[in-house]
Amino acid sequence: MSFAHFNFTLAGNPLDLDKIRGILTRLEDTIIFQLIERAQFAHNPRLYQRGAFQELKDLGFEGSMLEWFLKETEGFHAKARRYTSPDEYPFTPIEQLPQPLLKPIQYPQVLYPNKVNANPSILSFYARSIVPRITRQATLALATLKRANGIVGDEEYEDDGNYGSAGVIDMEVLQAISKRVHYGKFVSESKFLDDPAAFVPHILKPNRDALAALITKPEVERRLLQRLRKKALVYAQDFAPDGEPRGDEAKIDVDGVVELYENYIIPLTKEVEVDYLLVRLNGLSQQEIDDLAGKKPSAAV
Ligand SMILES: C=C(O[C@@H]1C=C(C(=O)O)C=C[C@H]1O)C(=O)O
Repeated sequence: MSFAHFNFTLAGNPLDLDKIRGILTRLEDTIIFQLIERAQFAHNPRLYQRGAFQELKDLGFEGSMLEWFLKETEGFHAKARRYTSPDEYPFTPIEQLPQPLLKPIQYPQVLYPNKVNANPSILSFYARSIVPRITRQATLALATLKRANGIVGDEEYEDDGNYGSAGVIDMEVLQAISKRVHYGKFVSESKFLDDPAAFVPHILKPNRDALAALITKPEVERRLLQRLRKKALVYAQDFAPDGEPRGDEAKIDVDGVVELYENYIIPLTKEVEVDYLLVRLNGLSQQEIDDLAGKKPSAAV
């Protein structure tokens, strides 16, 4: 097995919690910048409505335009051997994707075998709640422009026809959010191995609340939301040709970015952490479980 293929950011100890948190922090930048890109286009709700395009129905495809984008794109990426690593999950059901052209890479098994996949929830909240919120400025500007050209009523709003550009950016945002949420598994494995005895009783007698309390770090979340707001304010600035900030309207709804994390990404990440823990003992012998239950924690994290 060649480590050359493994994610360098996790080289060394892939369960080092500080390193994993560093990856989550870096993904904040990707998500904010992609949301800034998406905010340039109107809501374009037809992108997310199943059955909205006769052309797709004529192809026998019943999903939304975005789901079609995902299926076609993820299908090509799957041939290029994507979705064989433990940190990337397609939105298209894996059984609908082609086999890799290249033989799969044998990644080191860092995570315990699991089928935890939050992508259906991510796709749903993104289309229903995030896109309308972050495209609001562009949607209102479009309506004003359409009214000035005599287009009034429902035709004024929401659709600038840029389905391709908006859909490609949507896929980038979705992939980044999916990676971020599913990194919760690495976080969970790290916390579990650090103090298995604390977790085992609440896995053997499933207790989601107790497991959630064990993995929740309020101070980490507080600092994250504080950092996120500052990042979004800086990244959303417009700059004059000489590089001076213009100080005019932000390119993104900063509150919307913070609420995306507070109301969706963080809660979903913690659900993934708990779902992962609930299957963490599956298939282990009684002796293995007893050893874990009796194992004392290493130095405090
Ligand atoms: C990801 C972690 O686990 C939980 C989830 C967090 C998040 O989604 O940002 C932050 C802290 C914890 O409540 C962590 O401990 O870093």
